[in-house]
Amino acid sequence: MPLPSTPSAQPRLRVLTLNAALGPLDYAPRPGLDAPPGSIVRVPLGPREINGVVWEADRLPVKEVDASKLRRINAVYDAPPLPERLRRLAEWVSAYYYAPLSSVVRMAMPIPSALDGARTITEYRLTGSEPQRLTPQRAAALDALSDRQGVVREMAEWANVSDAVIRGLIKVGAMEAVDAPADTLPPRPDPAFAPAELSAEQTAAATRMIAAVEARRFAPFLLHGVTGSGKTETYLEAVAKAIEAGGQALILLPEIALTEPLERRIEARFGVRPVSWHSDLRQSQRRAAWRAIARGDAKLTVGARSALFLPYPDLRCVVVDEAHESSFKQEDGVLYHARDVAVMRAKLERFPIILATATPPLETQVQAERGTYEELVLPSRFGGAAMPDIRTIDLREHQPPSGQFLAQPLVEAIEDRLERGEQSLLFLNRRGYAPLTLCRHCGTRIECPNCSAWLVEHRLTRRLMCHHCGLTEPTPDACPECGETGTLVPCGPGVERIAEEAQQRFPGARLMLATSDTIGSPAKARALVDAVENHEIDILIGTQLVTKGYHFPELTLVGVVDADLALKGGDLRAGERSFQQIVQVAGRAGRGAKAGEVLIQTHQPEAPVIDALVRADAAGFYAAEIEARRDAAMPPFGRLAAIIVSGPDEREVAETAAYLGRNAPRDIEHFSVLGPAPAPLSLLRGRYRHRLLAHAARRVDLDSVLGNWLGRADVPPGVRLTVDIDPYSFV
Ligand SMILES: Nc1ncnc2c1ncn2[C@@H]1O[C@H](COP(=O)(O)OP(=O)(O)OP(=O)(O)O)[C@@H](O)[C@H]1O
Ligand SMILES: [Zn+2]
Repeated sequence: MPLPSTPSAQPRLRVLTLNAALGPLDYAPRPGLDAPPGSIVRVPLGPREINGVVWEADRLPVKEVDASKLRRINAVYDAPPLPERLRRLAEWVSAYYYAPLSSVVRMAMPIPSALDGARTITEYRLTGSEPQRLTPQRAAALDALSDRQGVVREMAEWANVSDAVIRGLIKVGAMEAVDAPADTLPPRPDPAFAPAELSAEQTAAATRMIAAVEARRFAPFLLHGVTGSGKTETYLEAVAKAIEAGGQALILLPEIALTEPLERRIEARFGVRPVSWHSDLRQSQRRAAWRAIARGDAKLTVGARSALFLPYPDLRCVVVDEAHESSFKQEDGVLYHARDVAVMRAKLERFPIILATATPPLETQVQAERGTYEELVLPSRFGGAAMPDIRTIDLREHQPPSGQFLAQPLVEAIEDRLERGEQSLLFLNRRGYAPLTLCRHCGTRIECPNCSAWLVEHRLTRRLMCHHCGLTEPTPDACPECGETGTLVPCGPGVERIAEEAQQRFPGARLMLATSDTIGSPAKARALVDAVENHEIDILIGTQLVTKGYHFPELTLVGVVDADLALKGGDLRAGERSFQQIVQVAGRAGRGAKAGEVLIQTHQPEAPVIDALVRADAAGFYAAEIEARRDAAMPPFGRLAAIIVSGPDEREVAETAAYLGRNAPRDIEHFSVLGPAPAPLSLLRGRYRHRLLAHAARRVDLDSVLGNWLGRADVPPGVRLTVDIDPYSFV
């Protein structure tokens, strides 16, 4: 609610500083320096200088300082102003997710060095003269770098030698410096390079999306195609149209490991790779990517959720691929959901948004059924491949021997594949070797000192690791409690343990482990894809990382090692999540000419989720889940907001939580608060945690209710309040 601002004679600029504690401040313009709203500026603050963004004064109320006291802005950066519609999006995100506007705006400009404007970078290339002393390393470098140019670090990486080798080559004159512009233009994708010949089903879906791109209207689509139906080829036609029209397109992926397979397909379709945006980029690459995006030169960007907030001036189409993935929900900093923000960005900037998935998020399915989103269905696999056959293995009947986890029918099915020269995939969503290490002598379970969680044994690195705070320590020989040696035993399986068992049971088989520990970068994902495609691998063992996106035609068997794991979560989405996860991993089987088979190990074959999977009854499963959510007024039929109170002092945290509970609004219709209670993860990174959960009908103005309640709360300095709107995590 903008306050009436008193008209003042002196012109002033309202600047949103990028520091949540400071908020907006007023400055005087600098004569001759044009700084319209959106401009990224440097302003003085005391003896320091900070960055900020010029904002519309009437949208950011402050207590006005007398004009005579205003200091001047120092400079305007040589970067395009943040577009108006992006500023409106940032305001929406800030209000909806109850987050400081400056924190949201920071996500649009995450690399300060990119603001510095066009600069040149000193790069190096070969001169052609051979050094007198030619060590094997130098020879290798000369060989590898014949047609390359780059900074020292990059050259060293390409040649696989140390920086010192490159510097040596420069010193002896085998390499020379060249000034390269820092703003290299990304190669332009060619929409006519190699269009796919779409099936009739694909054509029908693509036609709808293309029309919306052409009309430049807001149009939310649910592209709902079974695994292997060719959703990618289909949405790429809408992307092609956006590029052809001169605009920009963005494809969001849930994780970095998926960028590689997609970028390859983009290269096949458009002749060049897209601009990528993810955490594995070097600073200089991010800088170049940001500038290319902000100038509108990056026509096609593929990125992780953080790519959504970048200042594209001319978006014409956004795709959220694997739209059901919960990793689109950001769990630290600004707690937003990239899928929902993408829809809002599409609405504000008027372009079509495509949510592509084989297993729609329930919220999206409901929107489709209401007709708010247009559902485009691809009901069968591309090229006539059949859907895999799904069966359960009842672990109560087929119990694996103690210390082992693969039941006999699964073992036989794998042997069968090995004989036929086909590939198998074993899926277990648990990194490491064992989730718990127990002392046989004194019964101690090794826990994280900072979190209420067990340490997970990682045998590859011989360390114990906390999956919550990242703490790692060498696996001890002796029990840390009683000091006995040789008494620590691993309990339960992680993927590393499954790999060990598979190696023992199938001695000749070639195995590969795929988890975020082993496939953390696009380069490693590339190696994985190559190894599987070239059939250098017989059995792939992985976490959720391998459940989606990949297309391996020779893979005909999928074994789900423990289907009960996901069901245990017990939260709102446990059923939905296990259904999605198993459909996705099952979808890796039999995508080529050979039929696929899926074996699910479970203790509860009668559980509704498992039953629906076996009967391939997605419609029935969704209908039942939607009904249950409607009955309980749970999202999307009602809204939730989690309030997490945390701090290093347990008593202070508990008292603050109790105080918030006592002061919770009681007289608002269709609004109620559960808790407080200690969080399931009651200690995280050394901070104690209590939770409250607010539940509201959709029509309640949650933003202002929370503002009145929490905004006025008296919170001790050591205690932090985190508000998680539409939460996905309940720990
Ligand atoms: N029109 C087409 N022409 C040629 N090949 C196609 C076409 N459509 C799809 N394909 C191929 O069919 C295979 C399956 O398609 P794709 O991987 O896009 O399916 P998907 O729907 O994204 O599956 P998933 O949800 O399981 O990732 C891929 O190898 C893809 O290249
Ligand atoms: Zn920890």
